[in-house]
Amino acid sequence: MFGRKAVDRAGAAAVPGEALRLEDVRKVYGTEGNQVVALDGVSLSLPSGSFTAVMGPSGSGKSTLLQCAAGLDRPTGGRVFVDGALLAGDGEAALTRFRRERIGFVFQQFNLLPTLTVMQNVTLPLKLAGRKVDRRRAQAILERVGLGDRLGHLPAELSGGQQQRVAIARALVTEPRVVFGDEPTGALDTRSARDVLALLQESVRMFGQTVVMVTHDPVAASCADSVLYLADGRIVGHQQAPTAEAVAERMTHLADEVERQRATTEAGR
Ligand SMILES: Nc1ncnc2c1ncn2[C@@H]1O[C@H](COP(=O)(O)OP(=O)(O)OP(=O)(O)O)[C@@H](O)[C@H]1O
Repeated sequence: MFGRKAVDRAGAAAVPGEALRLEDVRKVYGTEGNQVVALDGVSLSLPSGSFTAVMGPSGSGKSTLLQCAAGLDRPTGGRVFVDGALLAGDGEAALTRFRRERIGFVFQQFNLLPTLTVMQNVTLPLKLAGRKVDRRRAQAILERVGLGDRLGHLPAELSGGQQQRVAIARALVTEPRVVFGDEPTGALDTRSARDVLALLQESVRMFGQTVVMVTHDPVAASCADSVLYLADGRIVGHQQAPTAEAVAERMTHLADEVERQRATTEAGR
Protein backbone atom coordinates (compact mmCIF):
# COMPACT_ATOMS: atom_id res chain seq x y z
CA MET A 1 0.00 0.00 0.00
CA PHE A 2 1.40 3.35 -1.01
CA GLY A 3 0.97 6.28 1.34
CA ARG A 4 -0.17 9.59 -0.13
CA LYS A 5 3.40 10.83 -0.13
CA ALA A 6 5.11 7.78 -1.59
CA VAL A 7 4.47 8.48 -5.26
CA ASP A 8 2.85 11.56 -6.72
CA ARG A 9 0.54 11.56 -9.70
CA ALA A 10 3.36 12.34 -12.10
CA GLY A 11 5.34 9.37 -10.81
CA ALA A 12 8.17 11.28 -9.10
CA ALA A 13 9.26 9.85 -5.77
CA ALA A 14 8.60 12.22 -2.89
CA VAL A 15 11.59 13.00 -0.70
CA PRO A 16 10.91 12.46 3.01
CA GLY A 17 11.12 15.68 5.02
CA GLU A 18 10.91 17.86 1.91
CA ALA A 19 8.27 20.60 2.11
CA LEU A 20 8.79 22.34 -1.23
CA ARG A 21 10.44 21.31 -4.46
CA LEU A 22 10.71 23.23 -7.69
CA GLU A 23 12.01 21.45 -10.77
CA ASP A 24 13.22 23.61 -13.65
CA VAL A 25 10.40 26.11 -13.16
CA ARG A 26 9.99 28.71 -15.92
CA LYS A 27 7.58 31.60 -16.12
CA VAL A 28 7.25 33.65 -19.27
CA TYR A 29 4.94 36.64 -19.35
CA GLY A 30 3.54 38.22 -22.50
CA THR A 31 3.08 36.95 -26.01
CA GLU A 32 5.59 36.13 -28.71
CA GLY A 33 7.72 39.07 -29.72
CA ASN A 34 6.97 40.76 -26.40
CA GLN A 35 8.04 38.18 -23.86
CA VAL A 36 9.56 38.59 -20.42
CA VAL A 37 11.28 35.55 -18.93
CA ALA A 38 10.60 36.08 -15.22
CA LEU A 39 11.83 32.64 -14.10
CA ASP A 40 14.44 30.86 -16.16
CA GLY A 41 14.72 27.30 -14.89
CA VAL A 42 14.55 27.49 -11.10
CA SER A 43 15.14 24.27 -9.16
CA LEU A 44 15.20 24.07 -5.40
CA SER A 45 14.38 21.79 -2.49
CA LEU A 46 13.44 23.08 0.96
CA PRO A 47 13.20 20.81 3.99
CA SER A 48 10.24 20.79 6.28
CA GLY A 49 10.69 23.13 9.25
CA SER A 50 13.04 25.51 7.42
CA PHE A 51 12.88 29.31 7.19
CA THR A 52 14.13 30.63 3.85
CA ALA A 53 14.46 34.22 2.67
CA VAL A 54 14.45 35.03 -1.05
CA MET A 55 16.40 38.10 -2.10
CA GLY A 56 17.47 39.67 -5.36
CA PRO A 57 17.46 42.94 -7.27
CA SER A 58 14.18 44.49 -8.38
CA GLY A 59 12.71 42.52 -11.28
CA SER A 60 14.79 39.40 -10.56
CA GLY A 61 11.67 37.23 -10.25
CA LYS A 62 11.15 36.97 -6.48
CA SER A 63 7.41 37.63 -6.45
CA THR A 64 6.93 35.43 -9.51
CA LEU A 65 8.79 32.62 -7.77
CA LEU A 66 6.54 32.94 -4.73
CA GLN A 67 3.36 33.13 -6.82
CA CYS A 68 4.30 30.01 -8.78
CA ALA A 69 5.45 28.05 -5.72
CA ALA A 70 2.31 29.01 -3.78
CA GLY A 71 -0.11 28.09 -6.56
CA LEU A 72 -1.25 31.70 -6.99
CA ASP A 73 -0.03 31.47 -10.56
CA ARG A 74 0.87 28.63 -12.88
CA PRO A 75 4.42 28.20 -14.21
CA THR A 76 4.93 28.12 -17.99
CA GLY A 77 7.16 25.07 -17.55
CA GLY A 78 8.63 22.81 -14.87
CA ARG A 79 7.02 21.30 -11.80
CA VAL A 80 6.15 22.44 -8.28
CA PHE A 81 5.66 19.97 -5.42
CA VAL A 82 4.35 20.94 -2.00
CA ASP A 83 4.80 18.22 0.58
CA GLY A 84 5.24 15.71 -2.26
CA ALA A 85 2.03 16.72 -4.04
CA LEU A 86 2.34 17.99 -7.58
CA LEU A 87 0.77 21.33 -8.33
CA ALA A 88 -1.20 20.25 -11.36
CA GLY A 89 -4.70 19.89 -12.67
CA ASP A 90 -6.70 22.08 -14.95
CA GLY A 91 -8.33 25.36 -14.18
CA GLU A 92 -8.61 27.76 -11.31
CA ALA A 93 -10.65 25.41 -9.14
CA ALA A 94 -7.79 22.89 -8.95
CA LEU A 95 -5.29 25.61 -8.10
CA THR A 96 -7.59 27.07 -5.43
CA ARG A 97 -8.09 23.66 -3.85
CA PHE A 98 -4.33 23.07 -3.84
CA ARG A 99 -3.76 26.40 -2.08
CA ARG A 100 -6.50 25.91 0.49
CA GLU A 101 -5.21 22.48 1.44
CA ARG A 102 -1.49 23.19 1.57
CA ILE A 103 -0.55 26.86 1.54
CA GLY A 104 -0.63 29.85 3.86
CA PHE A 105 0.15 33.31 2.51
CA VAL A 106 1.09 36.57 4.23
CA PHE A 107 1.03 39.69 2.05
CA GLN A 108 2.76 43.03 2.47
CA GLN A 109 -0.57 44.86 2.78
CA PHE A 110 -2.11 42.29 5.19
CA ASN A 111 -5.20 41.70 2.93
CA LEU A 112 -7.63 41.29 5.82
CA LEU A 113 -11.34 41.68 5.07
CA PRO A 114 -12.29 45.07 6.57
CA THR A 115 -15.87 44.17 7.54
CA LEU A 116 -14.92 40.98 9.39
CA THR A 117 -13.66 40.86 12.97
CA VAL A 118 -10.24 39.50 13.89
CA MET A 119 -11.78 36.13 14.80
CA GLN A 120 -13.86 36.02 11.60
CA ASN A 121 -10.84 36.84 9.46
CA VAL A 122 -8.84 34.07 11.07
CA THR A 123 -11.54 31.41 10.76
CA LEU A 124 -12.46 32.36 7.18
CA PRO A 125 -9.92 30.01 5.48
CA LEU A 126 -11.41 27.08 7.42
CA LYS A 127 -14.92 28.02 6.29
CA LEU A 128 -13.81 28.44 2.68
CA ALA A 129 -12.15 25.03 2.77
CA GLY A 130 -15.35 23.50 4.17
CA ARG A 131 -13.53 22.49 7.33
CA LYS A 132 -14.82 22.48 10.88
CA VAL A 133 -14.32 25.89 12.49
CA ASP A 134 -12.61 25.24 15.79
CA ARG A 135 -12.94 28.62 17.50
CA ARG A 136 -10.94 27.49 20.51
CA ARG A 137 -7.98 26.64 18.30
CA ALA A 138 -8.32 29.92 16.42
CA GLN A 139 -8.38 31.73 19.75
CA ALA A 140 -5.27 29.86 20.91
CA ILE A 141 -3.43 30.95 17.75
CA LEU A 142 -4.56 34.54 18.23
CA GLU A 143 -3.32 34.38 21.81
CA ARG A 144 0.00 33.09 20.50
CA VAL A 145 0.35 36.12 18.24
CA GLY A 146 -0.51 38.39 21.18
CA LEU A 147 -4.06 39.33 20.13
CA GLY A 148 -6.17 37.22 22.45
CA ASP A 149 -7.91 40.36 23.72
CA ARG A 150 -8.81 41.71 20.25
CA LEU A 151 -11.02 38.95 18.87
CA GLY A 152 -14.04 41.19 18.22
CA HIS A 153 -12.10 44.14 16.77
CA LEU A 154 -12.19 45.15 13.12
CA PRO A 155 -8.87 45.43 11.21
CA ALA A 156 -9.19 49.24 11.03
CA GLU A 157 -9.14 49.30 14.85
CA LEU A 158 -5.68 47.69 14.90
CA SER A 159 -2.17 48.94 14.15
CA GLY A 160 -0.34 47.73 11.04
CA GLY A 161 1.79 45.35 13.10
CA GLN A 162 -1.29 43.93 14.81
CA GLN A 163 -3.04 43.49 11.45
CA GLN A 164 -0.05 41.57 10.13
CA ARG A 165 -0.14 39.36 13.21
CA VAL A 166 -3.80 38.61 12.47
CA ALA A 167 -2.74 37.74 8.91
CA ILE A 168 -0.11 35.35 10.29
CA ALA A 169 -2.73 33.71 12.53
CA ARG A 170 -4.99 33.39 9.48
CA ALA A 171 -2.15 31.77 7.51
CA LEU A 172 -1.38 29.30 10.31
CA VAL A 173 -4.94 28.27 11.20
CA THR A 174 -5.24 25.69 8.40
CA GLU A 175 -1.90 24.09 9.39
CA PRO A 176 -0.43 24.63 5.92
CA ARG A 177 2.60 22.72 4.64
CA VAL A 178 4.30 25.98 3.67
CA VAL A 179 3.68 29.62 4.62
CA PHE A 180 4.78 32.12 1.97
CA GLY A 181 5.39 35.76 2.81
CA ASP A 182 5.75 38.44 0.13
CA GLU A 183 7.50 41.32 1.91
CA PRO A 184 5.54 40.62 5.12
CA THR A 185 7.42 43.37 6.97
CA GLY A 186 7.54 45.83 4.04
CA ALA A 187 4.76 48.06 5.36
CA LEU A 188 5.75 47.97 9.04
CA ASP A 189 7.88 50.09 11.36
CA THR A 190 11.05 48.53 12.74
CA ARG A 191 9.54 47.34 15.98
CA SER A 192 6.42 45.79 14.43
CA ALA A 193 8.63 44.18 11.78
CA ARG A 194 10.73 42.63 14.54
CA ASP A 195 7.61 41.22 16.23
CA VAL A 196 6.35 39.73 12.96
CA LEU A 197 9.74 38.15 12.19
CA ALA A 198 9.94 36.75 15.72
CA LEU A 199 6.53 35.15 15.20
CA LEU A 200 7.57 33.57 11.93
CA GLN A 201 10.75 32.27 13.59
CA GLU A 202 8.72 30.88 16.49
CA SER A 203 6.35 29.07 14.12
CA VAL A 204 9.39 27.42 12.52
CA ARG A 205 11.35 26.59 15.68
CA MET A 206 8.52 25.57 17.98
CA PHE A 207 5.97 24.16 15.57
CA GLY A 208 8.07 22.93 12.64
CA GLN A 209 6.36 25.27 10.17
CA THR A 210 8.08 25.79 6.81
CA VAL A 211 8.34 29.46 5.85
CA VAL A 212 9.51 31.09 2.60
CA MET A 213 9.72 34.87 2.62
CA VAL A 214 10.59 37.41 -0.06
CA THR A 215 12.22 40.51 1.38
CA HIS A 216 14.34 43.49 0.40
CA ASP A 217 15.56 43.94 3.96
CA PRO A 218 18.88 42.30 4.98
CA VAL A 219 17.84 42.44 8.65
CA ALA A 220 14.63 40.52 7.87
CA ALA A 221 16.58 38.04 5.74
CA SER A 222 19.01 37.44 8.61
CA CYS A 223 16.12 36.06 10.68
CA ALA A 224 15.84 33.15 8.24
CA ASP A 225 17.98 29.99 8.38
CA SER A 226 19.15 30.52 4.83
CA VAL A 227 18.90 32.98 1.95
CA LEU A 228 18.36 32.20 -1.73
CA TYR A 229 19.56 34.87 -4.17
CA LEU A 230 17.81 35.42 -7.49
CA ALA A 231 19.07 37.42 -10.47
CA ASP A 232 17.42 37.56 -13.89
CA GLY A 233 15.08 34.70 -13.03
CA ARG A 234 17.79 32.30 -11.87
CA ILE A 235 19.09 31.21 -8.48
CA VAL A 236 22.62 32.59 -8.31
CA GLY A 237 23.51 32.02 -4.68
CA HIS A 238 22.67 30.46 -1.35
CA GLN A 239 23.77 31.48 2.13
CA GLN A 240 23.33 29.53 5.36
CA ALA A 241 22.97 31.18 8.79
CA PRO A 242 23.03 34.67 7.25
CA THR A 243 23.94 37.82 9.14
CA ALA A 244 22.45 41.16 8.09
CA GLU A 245 25.94 42.44 7.15
CA ALA A 246 26.74 39.40 5.00
CA VAL A 247 23.37 39.66 3.24
CA ALA A 248 23.81 43.39 2.57
CA GLU A 249 27.28 42.77 1.15
CA ARG A 250 26.07 39.95 -1.10
CA MET A 251 23.22 42.14 -2.38
CA THR A 252 25.62 44.97 -3.24
CA HIS A 253 27.80 42.57 -5.25
CA LEU A 254 24.74 41.09 -6.93
CA ALA A 255 23.42 44.50 -7.96
CA ASP A 256 26.85 45.42 -9.39
CA GLU A 257 27.07 42.12 -11.23
CA VAL A 258 23.59 42.45 -12.74
CA GLU A 259 24.42 46.02 -13.79
CA ARG A 260 27.66 44.83 -15.46
CA GLN A 261 25.90 41.99 -17.28
CA ARG A 262 23.16 44.31 -18.54
CA ALA A 263 25.77 46.81 -19.77
CA THR A 264 27.62 44.01 -21.61
CA THR A 265 24.36 42.82 -23.21
CA GLU A 266 23.44 46.37 -24.26
CA ALA A 267 26.93 46.92 -25.75
CA GLY A 268 26.62 43.68 -27.76
CA ARG A 269 23.36 44.78 -29.43
N1 LIG B 1 2.03 40.18 -15.05
C1 LIG B 1 3.19 40.45 -15.65
N2 LIG B 1 3.24 40.68 -16.99
C2 LIG B 1 4.41 40.94 -17.62
N3 LIG B 1 5.61 40.96 -16.99
C3 LIG B 1 5.62 40.74 -15.66
C4 LIG B 1 4.41 40.47 -14.92
N4 LIG B 1 4.74 40.29 -13.62
C5 LIG B 1 6.08 40.44 -13.55
N5 LIG B 1 6.61 40.70 -14.76
C6 LIG B 1 8.03 40.88 -15.09
O1 LIG B 1 8.72 39.72 -14.66
C7 LIG B 1 9.98 40.08 -14.09
C8 LIG B 1 10.03 39.58 -12.64
O2 LIG B 1 9.09 40.31 -11.87
P1 LIG B 1 8.88 40.07 -10.30
O3 LIG B 1 7.76 40.95 -9.87
O4 LIG B 1 8.78 38.62 -10.04
O5 LIG B 1 10.28 40.61 -9.73
P2 LIG B 1 10.68 40.95 -8.21
O6 LIG B 1 12.06 40.41 -8.03
O7 LIG B 1 9.63 40.49 -7.29
O8 LIG B 1 10.73 42.54 -8.28
P3 LIG B 1 10.52 43.63 -7.09
O9 LIG B 1 11.63 43.40 -6.13
O10 LIG B 1 10.67 44.94 -7.82
O11 LIG B 1 9.16 43.41 -6.51
C9 LIG B 1 10.10 41.58 -14.23
O12 LIG B 1 10.83 41.87 -15.40
C10 LIG B 1 8.67 42.04 -14.36
O13 LIG B 1 8.58 43.23 -15.10
